[in-house]
Amino acid sequence: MAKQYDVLFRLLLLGDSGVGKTCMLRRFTEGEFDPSHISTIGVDFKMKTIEIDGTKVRVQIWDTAGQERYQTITKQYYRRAQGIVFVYDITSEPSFQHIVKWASDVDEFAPDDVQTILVGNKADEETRRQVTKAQGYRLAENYGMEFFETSASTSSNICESFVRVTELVLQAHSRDVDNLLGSLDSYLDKVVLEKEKESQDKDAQRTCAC
Ligand SMILES: Nc1nc2c(ncn2[C@@H]2O[C@H](COP(=O)(O)OP(=O)(O)OP(=O)(O)O)[C@@H](O)[C@H]2O)c(=O)[nH]1
Repeated sequence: MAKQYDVLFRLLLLGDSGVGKTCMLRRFTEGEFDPSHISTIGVDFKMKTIEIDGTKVRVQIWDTAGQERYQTITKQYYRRAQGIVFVYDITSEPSFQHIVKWASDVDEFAPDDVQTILVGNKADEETRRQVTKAQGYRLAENYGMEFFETSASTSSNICESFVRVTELVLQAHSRDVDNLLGSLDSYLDKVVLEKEKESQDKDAQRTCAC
């Protein structure tokens, strides 16, 4: 079957347990929000195809467990990522403070050219806010990252942030997109291929360009 995309990238969601990584991913890939919190075990992933300047980009987005006990497993996925979304919860000061730790892990384990953005999720919870927008911008600026406040609940800025990190990855790899595609394809393991097949039909109907 002919490929339905031009290039494939791997993105990773990182942040403390409960900040809303799974909900953000579900909102982006399925357009749904489930208020229950079932902690991710290890890692999971979903896929979506988006079109950027005429290029069909398939993004494989890995959702990692925020819980400390899974970190040996999740760190193994850092080196495979081209883009990383750091997520904190605007109603949780500790989750914001911990971004420094997540960023330091990425420094240690991810490729040097990995593209990153910072996201403050649960922006709909204004009355429970503990982290100001200005603090978010400042931290992002310190790391040279772009910053978004999102809400998986209302969908605000969800698509925009995933598309932006994908654009950054595409820009960073614009010269070697063909090589990258080849090496990534050969890297896909059995589980990924099976899941890829499963979602082909659904995906065809939800190409997103925000
Ligand atoms: N109000 C509000 N609640 C949210 C939002 N996103 C997620 N939540 C809630 O936050 C809780 C945790 O969300 P998850 O997506 O499971 O969190 P996670 O970061 O994937 O957690 P781990 O898998 O343990 O790392 C759930 O009860 C969600 O309903 C949001 O944008 N707004």
